[in-house]
Amino acid sequence: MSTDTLPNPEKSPERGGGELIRLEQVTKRFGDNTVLDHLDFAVDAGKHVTLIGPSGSGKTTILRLLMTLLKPDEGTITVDGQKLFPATEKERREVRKQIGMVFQQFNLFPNMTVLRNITEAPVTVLGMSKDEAVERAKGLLDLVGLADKCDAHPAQLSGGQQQRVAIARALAMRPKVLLLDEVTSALDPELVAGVLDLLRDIARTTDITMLCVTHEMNFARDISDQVLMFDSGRVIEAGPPEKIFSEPEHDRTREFLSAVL
Ligand SMILES: Nc1ncnc2c1ncn2[C@@H]1O[C@H](COP(=O)(O)OP(=O)(O)OP(=O)(O)O)[C@@H](O)[C@H]1O
Repeated sequence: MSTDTLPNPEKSPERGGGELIRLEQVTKRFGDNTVLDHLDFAVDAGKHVTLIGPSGSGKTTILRLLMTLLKPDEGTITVDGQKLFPATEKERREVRKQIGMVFQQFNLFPNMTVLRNITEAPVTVLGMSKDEAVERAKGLLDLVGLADKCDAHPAQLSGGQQQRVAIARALAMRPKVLLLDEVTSALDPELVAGVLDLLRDIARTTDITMLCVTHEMNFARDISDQVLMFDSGRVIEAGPPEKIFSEPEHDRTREFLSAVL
C-alpha cells in the first residue's frame, strides 16, 4: 500500500505516543436512563482501542460524544490536550476537525459523486484547494480499491463499496482519531471481510488512533492494542485482546463472550 495518501504516515513529535483522548467522569443521561455513569478512560496516540459489551451498554454513545453529536451532562472530554467538553463552539469545531467517523449506515451524501463526497469537507472545513483535495481523494480511492468509481453516485455502489468511500472520506480529513461504529453491521456477509481487511491495513500502516465499536470479535482481536468491556455505562474490564478474550476476569465479560464468540 502506498503511504503518501495515508492520513498520518509520519509520527508527529508532539504526539509522541502520549495520551490523545481522555474522558473524565463523563455522565450521559437520556431522561431517566443513565447511559454513561461517571466514566473515565484514556486512549494513547496511535493505539487501537475496541469497545465491546452488551447492546445498550453505551458504546455508540461514547463515539457520538466524541463526534460532538451529543453533549455530556457532566464531565470533561479532551482530545490532544484540547477541550471538547466543556468548551466554546469555536473551540469544539477546532478539536472536531481531528476526529473522523465511519458509521454503520455509511451516511454518504446521495446527491454527490463519490469524488465530491470525499473532497467536500477538506475544501469547505479545512480550506484545502480544490486541486489538492481532488488529488488526495483520488489517492484515497485508489487505496480503498475504487479508483474507477470517482463519478459514480452512492446508489450505484454496493454496500461494501459505499463503506469504502465512507472510510476514504473520513481519512481525507487527515484525522488523528478514527471512530468506527459497527462499520460492517449493515453489509451483506460476503462484503464484510473486504472492509475489515482494508481497516486492518489502515491500522497496520498508519499511526492513526482508532476507537472502534464492533461485534466482529476476530477483527477486535486482530487490530486492538486494548479492549474495553462495557456494562451499564462503565468499563468493567480492560486489557490486551489476548487477555480479555482468553482469560477474562469478570463474570459479565465471560457471559458476554460466550454469547458472541
Ligand atoms: N438519542 C437517544 N435518545 C434516547 N435514548 C438513547 C438515545 N441514544 C441512545 N439511547 C439509549 O442509550 C442506551 C445506550 O445506547 P448505545 O447506542 O450507546 O448502546 P450500545 O452499547 O452502542 O448498543 P449496541 O451494541 O446495541 O449498538 C440505550 O439504552 C439506548 O436506547
